[in-house]
Order: sequence, then C-alpha cells, then structure tokens
Amino acid sequence: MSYITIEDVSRVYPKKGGDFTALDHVSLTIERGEFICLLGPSGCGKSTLLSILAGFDRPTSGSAKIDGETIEAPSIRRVTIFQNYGLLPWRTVGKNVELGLESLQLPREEREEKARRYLKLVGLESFFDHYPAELSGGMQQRVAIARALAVDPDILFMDEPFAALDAITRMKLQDEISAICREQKKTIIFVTHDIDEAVVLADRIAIMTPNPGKIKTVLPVDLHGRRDRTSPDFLHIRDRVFTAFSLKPEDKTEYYI
Ligand SMILES: Nc1ncnc2c1ncn2[C@@H]1O[C@H](COP(=O)(O)OP(=O)(O)OP(=O)(O)O)[C@@H](O)[C@H]1O
Repeated sequence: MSYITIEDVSRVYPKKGGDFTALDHVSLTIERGEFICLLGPSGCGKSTLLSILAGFDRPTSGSAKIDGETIEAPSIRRVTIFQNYGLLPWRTVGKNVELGLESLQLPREEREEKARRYLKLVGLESFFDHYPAELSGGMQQRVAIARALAVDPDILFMDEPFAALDAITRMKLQDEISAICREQKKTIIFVTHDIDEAVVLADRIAIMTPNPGKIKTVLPVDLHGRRDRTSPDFLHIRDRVFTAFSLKPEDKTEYYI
C-alpha cells in the first residue's frame, strides 16, 4: 500500500446558480520520501488538493489517506509552508524556529540547540537574535523552512513558497530546498505554477488542468543529483511538460520543393 492514497477525490463548492467543482475525481498515490509537485495554472485546484492532504479541508466525495488512515485534521507530524512565510514579527528568528518545538514541550536548552542547528542548515545561524523585519524575503522563507524542519515532520506541504521572491533568489532557494529535503528524506508535496520550478524539484510532477480541476497526467522526472537547468535532459523534460499543457506552437513549417 502506498504512503499517501488519493482515491477519486472530488471537492464541490455550493454556489448560487449551480455548484462549482474545484476537484473532479482526482486519484494519485505518493510513496514515502517522494518529492511531488502539483503543477498547473491558476484555479486548477492545486491548493484545494493540498488543503485536503494537510487536513484543513475535506473532500466532498472520494478518500484521502496517509498511512492507511483517513485524513481528518491537521497534525503536528505534518507541516505546511505558505508563500507569506508566516513568521511572528515580534519574535526573534531563533524564537520563531523554536515555536513548533514549544508545542512539542521540549526543554528550553534543547529547543535552542535545535533552532541553532536548523538555522545553520539554511545558512542563517548568525541571525538567531535578529527580528524577521531585518531579513530579506528569501531569508525569511529560509527561517520558515528551518522552523518546519526543526519539528522533524513526516510530510512537508508547500504552497507556492517561493512565489513572492525574485527569480535569482528563487532559483537559489529551489536548489537549497532540493538538497536539504533529499538529505533529510522528507515526503514533500509542493504546489507551483512554475514549470521550471517543478522540473528542478520533483521526483514526479502531477500536471493539473482547470474547469474542472483534474490531474491530466503524472510525469516522472528522471534526473539525478543537482539539476542543471540548461542540460539537454532537463530541457527534454521541460519540453514534455510544455507538450502536456499544449503550450508548444504547432509545427506550421511549410516545405516547398
Ligand atoms: N472556499 C471556496 N469557495 C468557493 N470556491 C472556491 C473556494 N476555494 C477555492 N474555490 C475555487 O476552486 C477553484 C480552485 O481553487 P484553488 O485555490 O485550489 O486553485 P489553485 O490551482 O491553487 O489556484 P492558484 O494557483 O490561483 O492559487 C478556483 O476556481 C477557486 O475559485
């Protein structure tokens, strides 16, 4: 049995003038330690599916299970990282990372030691006593990642975590999160509408389409080690994603003899 099973999940929102189907009979299985990207344009139901998996929402029909158990509520074993970092501005960086550890009721020294360790992992050990407002957006998102990893979750849900960052910072963070998460062997479900981001990060890409939200196809990304955005293998997979979204111009070349 797979670690996560999504079976025939639909999510319908009641609306005046007719119900709206945000997810339509979606099925997907995910194995432990996999990095899955949910990729698709705005409105295809990526965040709705993530919310169901994170336990914030329930399907109208179908089933979503983790380790054989129906997902009924959020769990401390699973952490969600959003686009807006979610740091508490009145707490220092260190105290923000300690936040989740407080709910695990760890002693103060152990909390601080872990917070320092995970801040080091994301290259921010010297910012322990700074406040979030003193950090750039990319640094704040690194703190949010350190905070998430510090509680050693089984699953990380990420909803467009890099969408607010500039292109260069975004690429750097993509490489970092990819390296860190593979080393820590986490199961990750990552929502994005950025094709390159999905090809850089994912083991498999679930390609979603809207009206109604569906998984059109699941594409394995057979790239190993650190991914080179300019390599022929990378560009080949990127090309396949473009084809899946029908984004490639048709070959209209006319030949005259
Ligand atoms: N609470 C709600 N009530 C009614 N409709 C909703 C609700 N939440 C989402 N929807 C609709 O469901 C559809 C899917 O929304 P969702 O946020 O999952 O899409 P998405 O793919 O994550 O889009 P984006 O990339 O813009 O965040 C959208 O058309 C949205 O308007």
